Amino acid sequence: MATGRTHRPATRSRGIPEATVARLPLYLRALTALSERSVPTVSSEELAAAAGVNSAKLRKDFSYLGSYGTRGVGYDVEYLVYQISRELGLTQDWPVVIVGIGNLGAALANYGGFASRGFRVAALIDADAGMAGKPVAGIPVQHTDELEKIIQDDGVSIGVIATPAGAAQQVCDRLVAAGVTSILNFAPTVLNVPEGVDVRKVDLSIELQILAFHEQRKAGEEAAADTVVPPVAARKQPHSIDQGPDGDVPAVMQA
Ligand SMILES: NC(=O)c1ccc[n+]([C@@H]2O[C@H](COP(=O)([O-])OP(=O)(O)OC[C@H]3O[C@@H](n4cnc5c(N)ncnc54)[C@H](O)[C@@H]3O)[C@@H](O)[C@H]2O)c1
Repeated sequence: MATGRTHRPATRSRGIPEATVARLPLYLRALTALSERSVPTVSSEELAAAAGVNSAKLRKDFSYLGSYGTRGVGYDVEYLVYQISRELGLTQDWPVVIVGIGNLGAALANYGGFASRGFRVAALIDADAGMAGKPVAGIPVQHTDELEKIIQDDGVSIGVIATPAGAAQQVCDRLVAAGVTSILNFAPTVLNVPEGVDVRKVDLSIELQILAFHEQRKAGEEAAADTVVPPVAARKQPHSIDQGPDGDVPAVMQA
């Protein structure tokens, strides 16, 4: 769901392609579910199906980790959980700050999935002075005046932006100037960051727009199947939003 905009090459320095890195959390999620059910081993086919990935791709991905499984037995679930967690840097604690504690920021603060994956919410920050000191998910909200101090004191390198779009760039600039080098941006705007800063963007409305695109296409195909097919020469192109009138990809597909 997240779309990444990073200043890194397609292959990370240790030789793991960016596309493989993006699939590691999917394997980890599937493996964690197996581990919780005390399943000791898993075949590449089973794990690929659980992660929603092609099994040949999975084997190739795991070869970058030096993990090849055992023929006839499969992969050791616990060991793979450890290996992928280590590769993703999840075996250490990552303090995270959330900026903008409105509906979304508060929901994120309350989400238990961060802590269980090694992301500790170090601080909740908001520009509304009236919110300062009020607890959200048991953590008192702090005013944006404190932003730089919090980041430096806690050694925070990951910031989550959940402010209105108009405030996001300014918040981003302050986070980066204070030492944050990775940003998860929920605000519907493109952030400009210097070299070395990674930005991941989450936008549920873009995901819905892509689903709407496919729904429209399915409806178009069904309608076309219901009509009598005219001779080839007389056939009109079915309605498609693959391309605009000038052959441009529509904005929704560029996102
Ligand atoms: N990515 C997604 O899928 C998704 C989903 C929902 C909302 N959003 C976006 O998330 C953002 C927040 O949405 P919301 O519904 O929680 O809004 P909201 O109005 O409830 O909350 C925004 C909060 O940001 C604070 N804020 C404003 N300017 C600030 C600044 N400069 N520094 C720090 N805090 C500041 C406000 O005081 C407020 O508490 C919006 O940009 C919205 O479009 C994204």
